[in-house]
Amino acid sequence: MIVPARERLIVALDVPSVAEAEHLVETLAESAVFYKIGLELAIAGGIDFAGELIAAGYQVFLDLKLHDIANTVERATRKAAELGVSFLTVHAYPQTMRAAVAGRGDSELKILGVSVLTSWDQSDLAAAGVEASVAATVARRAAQAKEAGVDGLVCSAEEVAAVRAVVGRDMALVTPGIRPTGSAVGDQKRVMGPGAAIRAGADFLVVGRPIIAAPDPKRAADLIVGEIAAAAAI
Ligand SMILES: O=C(O)c1cc(=O)[nH]c(=O)n1[C@@H]1O[C@H](COP(=O)(O)O)[C@@H](O)[C@H]1O
Repeated sequence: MIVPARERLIVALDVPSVAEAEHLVETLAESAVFYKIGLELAIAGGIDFAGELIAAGYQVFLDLKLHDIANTVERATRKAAELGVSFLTVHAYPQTMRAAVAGRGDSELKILGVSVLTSWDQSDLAAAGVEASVAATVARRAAQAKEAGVDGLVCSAEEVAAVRAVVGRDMALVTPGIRPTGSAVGDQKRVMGPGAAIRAGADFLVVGRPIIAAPDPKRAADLIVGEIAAAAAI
């Protein structure tokens, strides 16, 4: 299935209020059709806003990165499925992923396992007690994600090709840490440009600050979609 370039860009609504999120969605107009609601906006009324976006015809990725006892994850996932969002994130630990898959049931919701955060490098993993390399940890979690039956994985574009080899074509690979030429890296540590990420095999790109903080967010989004389209056509 060929997905149009615009539908492969997920804009992270990392803003402090629903009013600012509404303004951003209005500003981007037809340039973006898929939005991510993360922790900041969710706490500020973003769960209800997800319903408004869905009613207006947008796709919504609810990025709550769930990780809790299995019963809690399963029940929370069931509630997320009722909202009609397209994607929900959980941390890619086997018990957590299995619980989310049970909660999703046969609904349309797709569960994404977050492998190793793109703001982490080897030293962050080591500080958390993981001695394996970033690549080995992502590969291990990819295999566990496939085993648990989740629908996709969040990883950096650097690992996409290796993850694809582990999970095959059917799982969606979603890559944050996208930095078009010239945009600030900020706290991200494993980054790639939009075109390169698509060529590496990413299905969806998650982009926040390079769009939100741009002087002209709509133009920034259009340039990224243009890069996706050019890379996908190769
Ligand atoms: O799950 C995510 O979306 C996520 C996982 C990850 O490993 N790294 C990561 O940056 N994200 C999210 O992707 C977005 C990236 O934002 P920018 O760095 O501003 O483009 C943020 O909303 C993060 O919460």
